Amino acid sequence: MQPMRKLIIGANWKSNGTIQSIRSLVQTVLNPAIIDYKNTEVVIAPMYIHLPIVKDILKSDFHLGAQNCSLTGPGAYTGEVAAEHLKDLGIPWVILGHSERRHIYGESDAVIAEKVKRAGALGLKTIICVGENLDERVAGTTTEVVSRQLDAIKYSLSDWNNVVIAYEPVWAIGTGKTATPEQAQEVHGSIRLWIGSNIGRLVANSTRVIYGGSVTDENCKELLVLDDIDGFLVGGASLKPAFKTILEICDNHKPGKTFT
Ligand SMILES: O=C(CO)COP(=O)(O)O
Repeated sequence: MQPMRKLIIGANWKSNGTIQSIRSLVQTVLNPAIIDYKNTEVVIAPMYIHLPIVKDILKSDFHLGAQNCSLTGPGAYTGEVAAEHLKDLGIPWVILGHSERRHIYGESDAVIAEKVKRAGALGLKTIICVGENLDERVAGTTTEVVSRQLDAIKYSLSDWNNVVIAYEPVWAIGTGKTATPEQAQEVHGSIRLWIGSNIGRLVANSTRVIYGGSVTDENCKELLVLDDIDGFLVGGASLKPAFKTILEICDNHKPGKTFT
């Protein structure tokens, strides 16, 4: 049998929730989901301060991730959480380069590359986000923008086994506007091509490329059938009961993709 790319679904809770609401989400939405975790990997990313609370009550089939880490190691860096701290807390995943970090907090390609390097060096698994804004899409420069964002991390990564690329068009995040299947497949295909020519064919075949941007239980199915979509990074819908439906639809729909 051919090796497969295991489906992966991330929940990016962003800066949301109270202790009470996240407990309820875990107990009523996540833990009861009926999915085969051998086929589908699920990464839940709450705020830093909620990580230990979620860790205590989340079924161990799920994985936990942070939404960011510091550009620096531990030390005199007020307010920062370093990759070392995530590792110490037993958090295996971290989301890096999210468009909200890039655009609201001014993280440059170089800053993201350094974070990717630090997290990777400690063996953390990374979900690295790329994506164009509306002006770039309208100007027809989507592929160039995404390639530039990937070029920036090329020398930061030593182990691509620990990497998932999330394509999140900025204009689709939190807007209710999802990329069409054609738009998504085109960019996902170009990301796989980039990996193939810059890293290697085998790595391109095995690396999961997931989509994020207004994913719901209504639209996940039409995106998941696409050749180069290996799962989702879900924002708003991951805070709702609909997330259980998304997990179950995805798990039933496609247990994994065979390498080409
Ligand atoms: O930013 C996202 C996930 O990282 C997507 O957010 P929405 O699903 O709310 O559009």
